[in-house]
Amino acid sequence: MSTLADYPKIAAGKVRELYAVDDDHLLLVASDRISAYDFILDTPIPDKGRVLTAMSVFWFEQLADLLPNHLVAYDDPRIPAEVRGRALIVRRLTMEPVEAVARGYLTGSGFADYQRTGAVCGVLLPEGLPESAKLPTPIFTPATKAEIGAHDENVTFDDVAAQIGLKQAEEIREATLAIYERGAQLAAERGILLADTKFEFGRDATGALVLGDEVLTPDSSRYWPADSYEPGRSQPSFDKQYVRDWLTSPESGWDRKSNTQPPPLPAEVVAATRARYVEAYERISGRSLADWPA
Ligand SMILES: Nc1ncnc(-c2cnn(Cc3cccc(F)c3)c2)c1Cl
Repeated sequence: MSTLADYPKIAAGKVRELYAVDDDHLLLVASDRISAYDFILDTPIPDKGRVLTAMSVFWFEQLADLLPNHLVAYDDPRIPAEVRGRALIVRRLTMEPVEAVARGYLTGSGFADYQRTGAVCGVLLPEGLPESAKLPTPIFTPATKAEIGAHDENVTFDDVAAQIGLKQAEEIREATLAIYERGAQLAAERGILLADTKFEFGRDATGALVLGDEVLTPDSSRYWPADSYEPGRSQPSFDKQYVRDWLTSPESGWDRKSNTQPPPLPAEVVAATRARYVEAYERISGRSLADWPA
């Protein structure tokens, strides 16, 4: 059995790492770390990495009729025991330099851009839309990958076409919107609104477009509980709201405007947050987390 030390680390995100397994395969590891207000919190959420990995695998399976993906294995001797259940063997792709974002609702940087310009990534929207409004139709709102710690920069479709080619950009827009529609439909049937999501695509040796990275997870998407949806205000996050509420409550002693590291989370906030991740996975997939490798 391999150990993580056998594999060179080739990339690290806030809550994930990427290792080289061999010339053609990578190990994509999801940690139990959680970020809030642009900080990586000191307190991990047990099973968060496992839930998000199981969720990506569920979606790769659901979306396989739409386009190929990079998943090779999720229960494999090449996966070290210490990360089993929260790591995937994926095939090495040539990644497209685009954060492929689909938005079905107006929130976050999309709402901010809309308030300033009436458009998001060059896509003109009807006037007078409130925060969290459901858009008439989902829109493709790409971004360029930012340096570590900075936010991605929203760009237009034409910017993407200029960077990677018109045909390639169209292919990514079509795939992004098709996957979002499928994901949003399935999630909505299970009481969860997928407000927006971010994909990363790559190309294999034949030039085929392949869905990479993580897919439709609560870290790459905004998951909102459908039963509390109300346009005109920001929506509670399905998975992160307990953390946000505690951190911004007097009990935490933390001042969000202080730009200081948030304090450790109390056990009950950790437990409630873990339960929300498990609930999101089990409701969406119809599967039990207990059946997922640990
Ligand atoms: N199949 C692939 N082939 C080649 N490259 C990638 C790739 C590169 N970067 N990323 C984003 C990322 C994912 C996790 C942890 C990080 F640190 C960074 C993904 C993939 Cl998924």
